[in-house]
Amino acid sequence: MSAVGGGGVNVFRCVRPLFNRGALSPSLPTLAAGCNRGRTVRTRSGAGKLVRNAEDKKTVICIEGNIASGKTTCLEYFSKTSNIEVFTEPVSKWRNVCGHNPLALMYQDPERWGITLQTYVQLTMLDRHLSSTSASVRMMERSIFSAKYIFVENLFRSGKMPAVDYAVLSEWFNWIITNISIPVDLIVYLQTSPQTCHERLKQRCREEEKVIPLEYLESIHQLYEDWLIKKTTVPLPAPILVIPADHDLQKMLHQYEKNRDRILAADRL
Ligand SMILES: Nc1ncnc2c1ncn2[C@@H]1O[C@H](COP(=O)(O)OP(=O)(O)O)[C@@H](O)[C@H]1O
Ligand SMILES: O=c1ccn([C@H]2C[C@H](O)[C@@H](COP(=O)(O)O)O2)c(=O)[nH]1
Repeated sequence: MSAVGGGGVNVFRCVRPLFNRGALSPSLPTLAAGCNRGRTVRTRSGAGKLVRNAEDKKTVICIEGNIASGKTTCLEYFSKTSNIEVFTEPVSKWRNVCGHNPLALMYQDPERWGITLQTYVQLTMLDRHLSSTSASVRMMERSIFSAKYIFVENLFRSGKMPAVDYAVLSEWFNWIITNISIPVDLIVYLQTSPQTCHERLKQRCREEEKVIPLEYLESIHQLYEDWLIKKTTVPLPAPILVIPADHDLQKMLHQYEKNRDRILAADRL
């Protein structure tokens, strides 16, 4: 599918036949992707995951945070470092898939279009995780994990995603993380107040997001805090580095510089 390509040729090493399980099992573990670097994770059936030969050895850092918390700005800063390749969220694809704008549709009518957007987000984020890079460090904006644990969860919990849509997306997600190796070495959490994000969101002025109220950012914030700080929801796919991110731009750039070594040593954590 050309819309999600662009990351180079994906060469898999298949450590077991891909489709040998038969019907999708509802008993698949909710989160099998623990810190799985350097070894082949075994599924319940005793077979391994699909792994990418060289790519699985790269250091992977995911920058997480609320909408307009400053993730893209952070990535931009690190993009100037040699040996780091940054992968921004594929928002342009979410705004234009064959002339359709699922991001706008979701904000207009989440009950109808939430599943459409999140299915496409899941596909494009998986594509991001699997894309090739010649750099030794891959720095990504968000992850397939936050798409599910934050955005899908938020739609469902707020009553804006029907249970059947949530069930289908969850089965897709569980299949992916059970069968495909998605290594992450470090999650950098840009921790902001929802108010700060609301201000920055208004300043950024993305057309689709003009309808976002403060309460929406508060819900996303709560889910991030429960996942990454309180650790009360689902297991973490990697260690966490928290960077307070309410500060002005200059101070944030200073914070990134101060944390550079800790971030780039992610594979040794
Ligand atoms: N530390 C900061 N202080 C003030 N404005 C910021 C800061 N960091 C980013 N911005 C601005 O806030 C908006 C959102 O930032 P962005 O990096 O796009 O966030 P995200 O990628 O998390 O959605 C942009 O207009 C950006 O220029
Ligand atoms: O799984 C997802 C991921 C993101 N979104 C929305 C939230 C924002 O409106 C845009 C991009 O987010 P940024 O934080 O500005 O990068 O996409 C979503 O609905 N579902």
